[in-house]
Amino acid sequence: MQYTSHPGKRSTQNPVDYESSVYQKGLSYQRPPFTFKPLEWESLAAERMSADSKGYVLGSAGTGETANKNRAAFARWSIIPRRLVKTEGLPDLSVNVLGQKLPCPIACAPVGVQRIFNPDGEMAAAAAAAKENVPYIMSTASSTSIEDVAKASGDGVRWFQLYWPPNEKSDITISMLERAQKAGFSALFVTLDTYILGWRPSDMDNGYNPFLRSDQIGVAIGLTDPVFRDHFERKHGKSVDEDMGAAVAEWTHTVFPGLSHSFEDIKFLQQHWKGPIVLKGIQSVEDAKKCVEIGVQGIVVSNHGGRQSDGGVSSLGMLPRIVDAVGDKIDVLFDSGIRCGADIAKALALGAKMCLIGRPYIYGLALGGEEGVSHVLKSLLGDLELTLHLAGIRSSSPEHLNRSVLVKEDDLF
Ligand SMILES: Cc1cc2nc3c(=O)[nH]c(=O)nc-3n(C[C@H](O)[C@H](O)[C@H](O)COP(=O)(O)O)c2cc1C
Ligand SMILES: O=C(O)C(=O)c1ccccc1
Repeated sequence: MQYTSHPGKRSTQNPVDYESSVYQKGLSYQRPPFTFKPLEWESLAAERMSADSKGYVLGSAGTGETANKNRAAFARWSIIPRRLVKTEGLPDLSVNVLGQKLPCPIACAPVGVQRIFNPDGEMAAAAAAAKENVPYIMSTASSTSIEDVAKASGDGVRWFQLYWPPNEKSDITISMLERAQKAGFSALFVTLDTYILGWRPSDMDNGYNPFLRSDQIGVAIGLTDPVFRDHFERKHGKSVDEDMGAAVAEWTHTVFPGLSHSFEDIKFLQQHWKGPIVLKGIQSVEDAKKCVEIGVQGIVVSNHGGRQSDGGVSSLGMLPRIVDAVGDKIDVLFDSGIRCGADIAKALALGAKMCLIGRPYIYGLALGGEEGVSHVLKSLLGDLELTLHLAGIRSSSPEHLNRSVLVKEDDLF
């Protein structure tokens, strides 16, 4: 499969398929739905949102130090371009990840409650991701059911992210996993850093929790889950539909129980999920090694975009150490702070197999629904493609894109 910004041939006769390239579309004055400037998406989207939604997506934990460090870390690495590298076409962006060859090295990170940004929410985002050949990771906190997101994603690659109920509610976990497998979600991402929401001053100032809105956004998976509905009825003596407020509170408590699981508990998921399991939220070398020991297929080096803990280390800062410790034994994926093509190039050069895009595609969703998400994904991939091409880097595989293309800016002075 080819990335759709450059569909069709990348032959040696016609190395740059200008006709269909994102780059050329930018130059040919066809108006994009909104700007190609990646650092302007946030402020443009913010203008369109309610104060609550804006605080929710832009906000971070505490003083924002972790989120700021995530961004600052990218500027500490620089790409050294090489010249007269005889190229035979645009760089090949395909990657091998989780046992699969995929056309490009990014995925849509799991993001909950997407209907607060656009009425079509996850349906629009999943459809755009499929169209752009980008895997879509569906959040447990989605505002649409598993089955409906699967429909919107069609034959696109889709993965399921779990917010994990406590062990005493394991039948609810099994039910979610079975539904996701049946609906064609082929890998399981287990988020480890959010068994309770972080200290988020913007949301607290707004008195805002997306789950506690009157329109029940973010609880669709629970409200449509037969096992959860049974549980509720047994416990409360009435149905979910008879007491929506109590059902929402019960589901929130089920998926954000406030207490963590253990490495030992992962076995349970391995017994009930057929396919790759990826643990999201790893920030230490020690934890990465334990992930290898327990036999999961991948990890996401992530600090949840700085939304969970303040004063944390930058996600990119930890990436090389984690890759050095486990990169040859497990797939290391990365997120937190990626905003442009060069950021993706740097994370891949430091050893990530794939990058998850968080806030940027949500800004696209807020600015233009499905078309807006497509625009953001295409822009990031077009930007990545040219960034590699102009640095003389032939592909996004480790053979060509590795630490030899980077230098630490601080070391130069
Ligand atoms: C509004 C919002 C909601 C999120 N919801 C989830 C979620 O439901 N599950 C999850 O694992 N991560 C969630 N995340 C974290 C992302 O998956 C990802 O780790 C993070 O956004 C990456 O950082 P970035 O936004 O700087 O790219 C959320 C992030 C945002 C901004
Ligand atoms: O806000 C988040 O980061 C997150 O993971 C989440 C939690 C609950 C509902 C929606 C998203």
